[in-house]
Amino acid sequence: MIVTVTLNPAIDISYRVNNFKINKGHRVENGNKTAGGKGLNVSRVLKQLGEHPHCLGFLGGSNGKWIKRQLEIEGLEGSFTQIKEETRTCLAFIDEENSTQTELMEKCPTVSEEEKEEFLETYQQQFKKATLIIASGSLPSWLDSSFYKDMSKLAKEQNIPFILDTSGEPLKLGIEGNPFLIKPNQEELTQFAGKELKTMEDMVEVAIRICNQGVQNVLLSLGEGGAILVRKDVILKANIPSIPVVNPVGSGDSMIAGMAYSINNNLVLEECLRMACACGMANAMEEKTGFVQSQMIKQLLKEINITSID
Ligand SMILES: Nc1ncnc2c1ncn2[C@@H]1O[C@H](COP(=O)(O)OP(=O)(O)OP(=O)(O)O)[C@@H](O)[C@H]1O
Ligand SMILES: O=P(O)(O)OC[C@@]1(O)O[C@H](CO)[C@@H](O)[C@@H]1O
Repeated sequence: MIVTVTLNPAIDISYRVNNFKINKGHRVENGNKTAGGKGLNVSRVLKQLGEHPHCLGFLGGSNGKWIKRQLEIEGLEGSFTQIKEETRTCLAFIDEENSTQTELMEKCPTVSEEEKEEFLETYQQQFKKATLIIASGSLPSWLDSSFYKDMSKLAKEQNIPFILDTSGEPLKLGIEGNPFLIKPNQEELTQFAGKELKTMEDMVEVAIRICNQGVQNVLLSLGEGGAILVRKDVILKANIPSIPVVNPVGSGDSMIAGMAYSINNNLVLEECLRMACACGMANAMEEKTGFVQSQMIKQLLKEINITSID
């Protein structure tokens, strides 16, 4: 069973706003509302791929209730830790005409010491059944930046592969927990490196450094530029065709779902990368966040070219 962790879920509302302008009012169609936060997007796509993930995380207030109900409707199971504060809302404005995507992400609710302990207990209860653990997204305030590092170490002690998709300090420290895989995008890798990464060689060099620190796989996602998978023994590059993009929010999460699905089903590395890219792309072609269609994935798999880099 794949376990997903969303420490900071969100109600995601995306609006289509052509010619989005600062300091101007916009009349829009009703927003598209989903139970979001990175780990819940991953879970939704895993379900669409035929997996039955178990979702963990913190939920609170009426937003938390709405998310819980929505997950039930979608047939997703979970063991959430109830918190006193309200789960956040995140807004995305998709401007197709200018190909821009503007996001407003509310800050995290506070989590008390007892709520944190309760979560850690629930987390460790999953170890009996978990074949793979995925932790995605930002951390709620008051949780130590080393929280993912500690979670990764706990999973490693049980020989359960741990996938981490986060940024900033939690990523930096998370790497010290030796996760099985991390998935930075270019911006996150640059932030980690603390310097501009101009070429693919620059990015690969940083990814190799991370592997030497004890991370088994670095999956570097490059949006329309495809992706690079770096391991100690091999570097693979996924070259992808151009696609009609509708809403790319959640493409990174869909990519993680594709990768986790492939690992859980013992696909060879090249196919894991192909599937990861196909899922990211399929999501970008849909209106909904964290949504893929299997027919589209089948088609895209044929169009992705994987090459090895020396
Ligand atoms: N515009 C695009 N065209 C083609 N493929 C895309 C596009 N955007 C995303 N993808 C696919 O999805 C994958 C992940 O996208 P991206 O690198 O944007 O992740 P991300 O920055 O983590 O995304 P997000 O934070 O929105 O979930 C890419 O490697 C690619 O396969
Ligand atoms: O604040 P975080 O946790 O880093 O990211 C949250 C978020 O922007 O990421 C997802 C898209 O990847 C959205 O569902 C959500 O709103």
